[in-house]
Amino acid sequence: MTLGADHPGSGKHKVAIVGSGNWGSTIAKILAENTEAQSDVFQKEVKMWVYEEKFQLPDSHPKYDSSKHSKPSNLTELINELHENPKYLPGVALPEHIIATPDIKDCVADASILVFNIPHQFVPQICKQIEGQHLPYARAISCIKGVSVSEDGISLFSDSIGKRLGIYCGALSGANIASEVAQEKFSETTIGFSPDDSKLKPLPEGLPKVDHELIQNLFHRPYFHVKMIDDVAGVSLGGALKNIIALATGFVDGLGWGDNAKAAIMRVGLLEMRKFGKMYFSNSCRTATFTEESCGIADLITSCSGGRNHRCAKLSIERGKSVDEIEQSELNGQKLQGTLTAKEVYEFLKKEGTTEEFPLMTAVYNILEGTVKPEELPDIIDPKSPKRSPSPHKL
Ligand SMILES: NC(=O)C1=CN([C@@H]2O[C@H](COP(=O)(O)OP(=O)(O)OC[C@H]3O[C@@H](n4cnc5c(N)ncnc54)[C@H](O)[C@@H]3O)[C@@H](O)[C@H]2O)C=CC1
Ligand SMILES: O=C(CO)COP(=O)(O)O
Repeated sequence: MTLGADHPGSGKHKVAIVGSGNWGSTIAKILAENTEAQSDVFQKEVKMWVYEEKFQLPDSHPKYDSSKHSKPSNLTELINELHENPKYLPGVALPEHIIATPDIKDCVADASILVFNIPHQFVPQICKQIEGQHLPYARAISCIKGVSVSEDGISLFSDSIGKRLGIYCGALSGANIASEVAQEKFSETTIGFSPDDSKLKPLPEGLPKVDHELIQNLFHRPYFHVKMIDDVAGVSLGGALKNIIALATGFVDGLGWGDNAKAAIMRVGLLEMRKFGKMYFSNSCRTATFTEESCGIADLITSCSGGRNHRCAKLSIERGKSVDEIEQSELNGQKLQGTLTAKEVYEFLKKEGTTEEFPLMTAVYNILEGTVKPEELPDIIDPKSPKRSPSPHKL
């Protein structure tokens, strides 16, 4: 295949990002910094698809201009004018060559590298809109933390995006609280990427091979260190399942039970994550990915301390409200992934008849449903513990 009009700027990869939330905007910043720094391999401009909505810029914003901003504006227009996402990543300067667009076709049409970064519940509808609009030889990376559960069973978004669009899709996941990465505080991430080029549409002549080195160069920053591995399933699963465990630690923190209790939940959570990978993705997933990589243990630790799932679960206990209510009132449009993932994983386990093998993940679903109390967690994760009455010697 030779380069044609379908790939403007022949010989250089064009990168597009689908999504512009808290993490989407942060990854767009990273990509744009790297496309600018490596102009021999990448076209500088990065298109970013934005789910269009109206946003009222607060009059306290340093660039507020009453002649333009007295009424709510399209978020896309604000991003392109301010070079900032004032709703989902306020206060962080974005490179000017990030071009926000509400038109998904325009975003993906000439991109040879597609980066997916949206809450997982929106993936099917977005893929439907992208189908047939993208370059057939495009390669993709999913930064989405979630799993796809359907009648057919459970699958990873890297797989479902790849199958749906007929392209290869790897996965990026790690201990990456977006606000910290956006402020260029050091973190590590893991990218699972193992395409079999012989089965993919060939890249046009002259376009550099999309391999570990190229993908690492696209994402690695001095403050964002990338480790490349082949285990796409392990990377994807770690990011999805840790959100359920983060809810559990939020419940425990909400009860004021302290760090030992939280460590116990995290320990059991890590074991259940590893077991899940072993039972359901044994062909594709390395269990060591959970215990050795940023996308496993490290993401579990950070999410159980500073993540949104943890924070909302903690507040739900403290305020006596549901996690969904807290998400609505506290996150300003950002989306939790743990609540839906807990439900999806529970439904999958129920169908498999294995809920008892995953007592913690099952308990999180039941707590969200209101059928189990968070105070029951110690006995749920240790069902064989002798039942004794509480100590009478309390001060
Ligand atoms: N925020 C973080 O610290 C991190 C998030 N992630 C993952 O990144 C993925 C994306 O999350 P964020 O960028 O944080 O998003 P977010 O939670 O900050 O924002 C929600 C996004 O969903 C969009 N949206 C709302 N309704 C929509 C609809 N009907 N269709 C399509 N989009 C719609 C909003 O425009 C917004 O961009 C998630 O899977 C999350 O788990 C991964 C690492 C860190
Ligand atoms: O995935 C995350 C950090 O790595 C963020 O998790 P939350 O979605 O719970 O904020």
